[in-house]
Amino acid sequence: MSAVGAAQWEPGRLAPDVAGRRGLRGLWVVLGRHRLPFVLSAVAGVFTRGLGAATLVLGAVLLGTALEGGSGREVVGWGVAAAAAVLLRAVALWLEAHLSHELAYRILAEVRMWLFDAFVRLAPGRRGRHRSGDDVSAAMDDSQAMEMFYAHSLLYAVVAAILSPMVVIVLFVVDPVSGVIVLFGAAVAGIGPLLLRRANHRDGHELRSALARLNADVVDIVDGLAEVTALPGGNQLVQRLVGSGHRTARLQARQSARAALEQGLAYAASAITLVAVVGWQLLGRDSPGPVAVLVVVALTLATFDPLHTLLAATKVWGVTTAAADRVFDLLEQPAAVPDAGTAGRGDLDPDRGLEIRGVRFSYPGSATPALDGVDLEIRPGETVALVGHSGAGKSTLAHLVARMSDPDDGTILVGGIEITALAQRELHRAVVTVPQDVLLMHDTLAANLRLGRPELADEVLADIVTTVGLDSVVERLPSGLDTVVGDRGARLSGGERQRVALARALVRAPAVLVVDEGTSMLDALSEQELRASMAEGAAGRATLLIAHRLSTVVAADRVVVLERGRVVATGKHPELLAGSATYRHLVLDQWRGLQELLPRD
Ligand SMILES: Nc1ncnc2c1ncn2[C@@H]1O[C@H](COP(=O)(O)OP(=O)(O)OP(=O)(O)O)[C@@H](O)[C@H]1O
Repeated sequence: MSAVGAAQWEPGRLAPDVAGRRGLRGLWVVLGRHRLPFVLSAVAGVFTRGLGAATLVLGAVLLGTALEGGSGREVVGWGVAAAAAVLLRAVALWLEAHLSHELAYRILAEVRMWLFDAFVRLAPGRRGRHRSGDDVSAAMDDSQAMEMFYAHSLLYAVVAAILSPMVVIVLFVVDPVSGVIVLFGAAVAGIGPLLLRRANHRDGHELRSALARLNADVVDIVDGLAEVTALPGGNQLVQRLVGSGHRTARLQARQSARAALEQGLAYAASAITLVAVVGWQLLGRDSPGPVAVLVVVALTLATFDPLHTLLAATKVWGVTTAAADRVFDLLEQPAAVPDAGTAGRGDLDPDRGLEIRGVRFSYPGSATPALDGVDLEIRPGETVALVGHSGAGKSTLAHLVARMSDPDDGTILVGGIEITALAQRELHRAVVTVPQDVLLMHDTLAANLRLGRPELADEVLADIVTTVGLDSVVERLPSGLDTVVGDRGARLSGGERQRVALARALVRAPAVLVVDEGTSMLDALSEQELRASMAEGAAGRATLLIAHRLSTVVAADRVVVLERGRVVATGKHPELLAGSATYRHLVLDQWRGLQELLPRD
């Protein structure tokens, strides 16, 4: 297996230090420990272009010798030498392409791992601040654009920097005047990219941003395809996509026009140089023979060949560096919650569940706190239902317990250990959230259930499947647990997906289970099923249930009422009905909602 395929993801250990380094400097840092393979591919590249130049010169000598009436032996000799150069060049070209692409794809695989690592590290606190399409763009398009740099641009730059001066030196030896003409022509050819380098840089950055926005718009639309198609014709989302597409096309056209100008200038410079060199050979020099003329022409072409290849690669230099900068920006972003803890699962006290002490939290830019001094304790085996009006802070508390953000004030302990003292990996084992919208992979049901614990024994998995009432679903599926559930679990109903979410959480046997019952779960599990599943699932662990239905609330061991970020009442359902006005309102609101569904008479 190649090294590209064998790479292993080691969270947090891979990314190079690109602090403050952007553009070419950052790309150079990434090359890091791959410098030897790069040098090897550059050597192969010099041989490829060098043998190309040799082929041209040998061809010129062959033709010149034939024109000068050289002997058959001489002509055949030069012919054999030219053919050998062609063959050797083919081998060198293969080697160069193989080495440079192997290197580029290896770096690409690494960059993607660093990015995925960054996504994982940055996931907490990232909600609502980034568009997923932008991340997709960084992981796929931006990193892919970097491949161009390592497989082509950098290599061509190095080869041109080594080979073109070497050929010019040979030309100086053969005919100094032609050497001067070619040197001048090469300098003129390089003026275009030099003068337009700021435009190249600006176009590249604008184009990459536009492409990322287009990508994000496409992801938005594909994600919400069902809603988009149901919207009246010409809806704004599609309109926005069309707008992004046009803007991108305009920028691409501008970039192509600039690149065409650079290349046009370079080709004009090389053509004029060639004419000047030939003119000098025929008119200025004292009757040089055909061999001398053709060799000088061949050397002139050989000087410009690597330069043209380099120009073709550097015309997208701006886009490449812009793409790399977007990747580096992501790699450099600090995590919202630092992963500095060292405590593990073994340090947790099994007799202590979840303890929330004096927690305050405000969202950035928000004037009022979402949580304003919350105290709450849930013992192992206990289920606490958190209720409150919309915006009371229930989901925020769940986010803090899962350490998606850190509180501004106060502490949260799991098993007697502050969650900031737990290593993130351990925390994710100890606290598991059942989200409202579960992410299902296009894989078998069993693989989806085992996501957090691939090694889980079949019998334990079967027990959990029964606990959450998925057994009847498994029986109905054509291949049982081995049935592929489709894209995002398309083969399952919303309710079945919710059960998978609950089962997946139980598979991980967490110390703290946070269930966001949400509105999507309302119809997902029937009342008794939910109660039974929750009761079995809650055994031995602290369960925080963000409750929306009365039945779950009634079944909970304790109900905590949240209002404007504060706990305003705690107790069992009957006590709260008698003692908490907020709770009574919540119950009455739900009751009125139900009443409206009944016939009036
Ligand atoms: N990402 C965010 N950025 C800024 N403010 C937010 C964010 N998420 C929530 N809020 C605000 O924080 C407060 C608490 O919101 P939260 O989502 O915790 O309420 P909730 O009780 O879960 O509501 P619901 O029952 O409607 O889900 C609200 O005022 C809300 O507008």
